[in-house]
Amino acid sequence: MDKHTLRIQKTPDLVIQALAEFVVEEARRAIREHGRFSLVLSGGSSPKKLFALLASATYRDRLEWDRLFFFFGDERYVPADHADSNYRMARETLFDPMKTTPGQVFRMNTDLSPEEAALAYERDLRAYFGDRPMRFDLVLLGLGDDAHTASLFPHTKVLHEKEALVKEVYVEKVKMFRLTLTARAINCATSVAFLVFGDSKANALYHVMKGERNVDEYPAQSIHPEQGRLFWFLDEAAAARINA
Ligand SMILES: O=C1O[C@H](COP(=O)(O)O)[C@@H](O)[C@H](O)[C@H]1O
Repeated sequence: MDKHTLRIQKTPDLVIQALAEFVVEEARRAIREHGRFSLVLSGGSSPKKLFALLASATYRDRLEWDRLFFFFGDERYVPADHADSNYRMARETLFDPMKTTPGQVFRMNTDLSPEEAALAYERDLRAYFGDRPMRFDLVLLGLGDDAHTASLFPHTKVLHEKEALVKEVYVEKVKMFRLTLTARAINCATSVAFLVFGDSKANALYHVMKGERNVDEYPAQSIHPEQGRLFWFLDEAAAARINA
């Protein structure tokens, strides 16, 4: 695996705290350098506590919220108020408590067809970056126990997408369409941080980091920021096999 930084903590709560600190540092650096912070949120269950922590009394005053812009690494193709929606999770834990304005949040629009939604999100990204380089300040990612990240699932066509920044993909395993940033879009970021905890992730993590290179089998291997930095925030249970 390419150069990366490992941040391993004893428990999931300590990992989440370490990542919250990292988000604050990255936000301050980006705002100092170019006045705003573009943050790509991951979905699933792992980041829920992170978002709640960022919106808590401990962290809310440490971030300049009106300079933050939120994007999504992937979305389940369900309505925005559906229990499985990544947007809904972020809205409930982060956007509503922090009273972010609609202009700060870029959601993948699942009211459109999957193909149209992917194209529309790509247009949104290009409009947001305008003449500046297409480069998120920080992309947060999770890791599935099958080594998927964002909605880059094993043996799907999107793993070989070289042009688009956003794609729709039908994922047989979960029997639904997903919308996802492509590896190309993620790899342009200044920083990418995986949040992975729990022993159910230990095997996947081992294969992604130490296994033979096989992006079709272990999609998270496709993440290697070209000019940016890659961080892994892990608990000891997830890191058990890579440390053995
Ligand atoms: O389906 C998804 O899964 C991954 C991992 O989620 P977790 O619940 O195991 O943490 C997540 O990164 C992705 O955004 C999500 O849509």
